[in-house]
Amino acid sequence: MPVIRALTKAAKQALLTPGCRCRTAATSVRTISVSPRQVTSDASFHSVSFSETDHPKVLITGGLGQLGVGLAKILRKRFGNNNVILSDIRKPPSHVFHSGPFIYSDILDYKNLREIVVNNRITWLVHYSAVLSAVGEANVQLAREVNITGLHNILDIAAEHGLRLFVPSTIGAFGPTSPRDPTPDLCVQRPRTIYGVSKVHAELMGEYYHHRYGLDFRCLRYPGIISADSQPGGGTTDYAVAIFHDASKNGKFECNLKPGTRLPMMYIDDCLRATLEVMEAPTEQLSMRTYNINAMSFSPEELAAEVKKQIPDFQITYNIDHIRQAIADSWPMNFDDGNARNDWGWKHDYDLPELVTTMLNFIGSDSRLAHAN
Ligand SMILES: NC(=O)c1ccc[n+]([C@@H]2O[C@H](COP(=O)([O-])OP(=O)(O)OC[C@H]3O[C@@H](n4cnc5c(N)ncnc54)[C@H](O)[C@@H]3O)[C@@H](O)[C@H]2O)c1
Ligand SMILES: C[C@@H](O)[C@H](N)C(=O)O
Repeated sequence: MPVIRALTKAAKQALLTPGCRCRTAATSVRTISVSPRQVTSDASFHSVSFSETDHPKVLITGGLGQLGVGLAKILRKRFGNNNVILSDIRKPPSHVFHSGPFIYSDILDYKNLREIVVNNRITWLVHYSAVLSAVGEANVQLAREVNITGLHNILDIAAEHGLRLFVPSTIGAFGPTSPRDPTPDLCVQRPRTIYGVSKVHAELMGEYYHHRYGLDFRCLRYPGIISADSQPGGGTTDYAVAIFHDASKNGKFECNLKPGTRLPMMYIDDCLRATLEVMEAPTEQLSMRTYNINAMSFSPEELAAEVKKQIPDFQITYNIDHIRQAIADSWPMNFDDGNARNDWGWKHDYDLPELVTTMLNFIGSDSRLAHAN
């Protein structure tokens, strides 16, 4: 009886939801006739029957990168340790393995992914697996496979099982013909990296699945993310993490971008909180499915000046990496995140001075601890 009530409620809701008018006909995403990948008009029933009071059961893909472990930590605090599963194709370090559920998952293996979702009754999927901008330019084939083919698997699984799906996009989804100062949510997007192209593809496919199949797709365009306890995975904004380690250890840093290269940036705590907030936001608050979020914008010389306030002898030199420089020159300098602020109340906590103090304190205390042990 409760199932029938849920289905009736869901059917009514589907008919009333303006973006989902097309749900009246069963539609198959892939062409195989009786395929587990078939997404039917009732694809959203699972998420409708998922009560708001229940904790979601979350799977994070690519969870051993710069962002995944931190996200797992805050989600586990909120939803319980066993309700958040980290996954990756790499072997987890022992502290991660012992901090909560971890599972091997290659996003290119559709069957394995489906098994994990089914066996663990996953309701939210946070899709972090990716090949980032600089590494992507060095290995286009790999970036295409992971960022595009992998995404297709994720979208189909999420639609088939009625999951709420988060896929991060990036400032890299814009290009030289986009307005750069500031860059609004909706404007020309012609990125010149395979990373950027794959992220525009992800935004468009996610939104298409939302309108076509009712997939609860949510996407934030992150700026460059800065973290102390996790290393970035081959991006163009990585200098803004490395500078703190080198400044703290050696008092100097060789930067691979030009002194005046201004890019939008964010401290990791703000980024992870934004991710939780948009995932928890009631559907009615989301006037869009892909939002810019921002905290600050700075150039290497401005960052170095702020570091110098705390380490007066700090020296920065420049040895330009032309591939990274060309990428950075095509990206936004300032990010307009007014829609995120208006729709679901996005507000950052960390500006440049707080970022620098927090990073240097963290890295300083970490290296003091390492010396003491
Ligand atoms: N870190 C940033 O500054 C930033 C900014 C904007 C957007 N993002 C996005 O956020 C997400 C997470 O970023 P990150 O910095 O943690 O990335 P990262 O490069 O540090 O980690 C990516 C992870 O994906 C995993 N991976 C690669 N191929 C895989 C496969 N076939 N199956 C499963 N996992 C695979 C890797 O092992 C790695 O642990 C990415 O989608 C990225 O595009 C990050
Ligand atoms: C900006 C972001 O997507 C990533 N840090 C990169 O530089 O590739």
